[in-house]
Amino acid sequence: MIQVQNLVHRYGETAAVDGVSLDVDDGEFVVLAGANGSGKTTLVRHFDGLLEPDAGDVLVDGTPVQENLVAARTKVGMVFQDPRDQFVAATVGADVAFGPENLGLDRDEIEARVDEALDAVELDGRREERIDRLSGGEQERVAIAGALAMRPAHLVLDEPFTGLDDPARQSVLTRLDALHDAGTSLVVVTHDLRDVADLADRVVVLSDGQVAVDAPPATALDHLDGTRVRHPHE
Ligand SMILES: Nc1ncnc2c1ncn2[C@@H]1O[C@H](COP(=O)(O)OP(=O)(O)OP(=O)(O)O)[C@@H](O)[C@H]1O
Repeated sequence: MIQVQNLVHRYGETAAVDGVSLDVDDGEFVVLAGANGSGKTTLVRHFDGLLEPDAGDVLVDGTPVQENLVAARTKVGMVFQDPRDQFVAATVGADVAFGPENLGLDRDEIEARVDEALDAVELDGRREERIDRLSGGEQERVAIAGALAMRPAHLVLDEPFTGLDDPARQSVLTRLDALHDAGTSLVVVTHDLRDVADLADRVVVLSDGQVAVDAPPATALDHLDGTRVRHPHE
């Protein structure tokens, strides 16, 4: 479980996250929406201690993130906004293996994790391919596989649909739905609620660094006025 307790993050005088409290239960699928600049990226970067709170706390499975960064980063997989910034190797298999290699696992275990992760995003059999020759949607799936190879309990994806055409978007959505079914908790950051809201258990909307809406999708979508988030069906 990820617990955010009265979190405040300031850049200079501006509070980008301004007193957010939020729980993500094990196995839950939460969509985190909000206009540009509402604080979404800043908030999720606290989940694995990439930023330090000015006030408040984030706990992962009961432990404050800042007390044990390694534990938080092992439990919370993060797929950043532009997957191309995240790749460390030229080929699919080498990139997905990088995280498990850093854990110091033996070769068989690494191989098993790479197979499992590529299978989960339906890129099995494509280990040897060069990442820079893949489509945007395939690259996003490689980035997801890289996070999955760490076997995280929680997976956070920041704007995973940016730059994807409809088929690629659908393919990523299908993979996320399958991960959710398999019990991984998911936090998907997006300002575009099309399709994804229907898959989620909850939609949380940030506005000026504060939680404006936190409700199941059907209810949340009726409360978007004033949040500058577009209703997906309008
Ligand atoms: N490194 C930084 N230094 C100063 N201000 C920042 C920094 N990063 C973000 N901000 C500011 O904090 C606020 C929240 O930004 P953040 O990126 O968290 O929002 P967001 O909801 O993820 O936006 P977007 O949808 O555009 O990615 C914005 O006003 C932004 O300009």
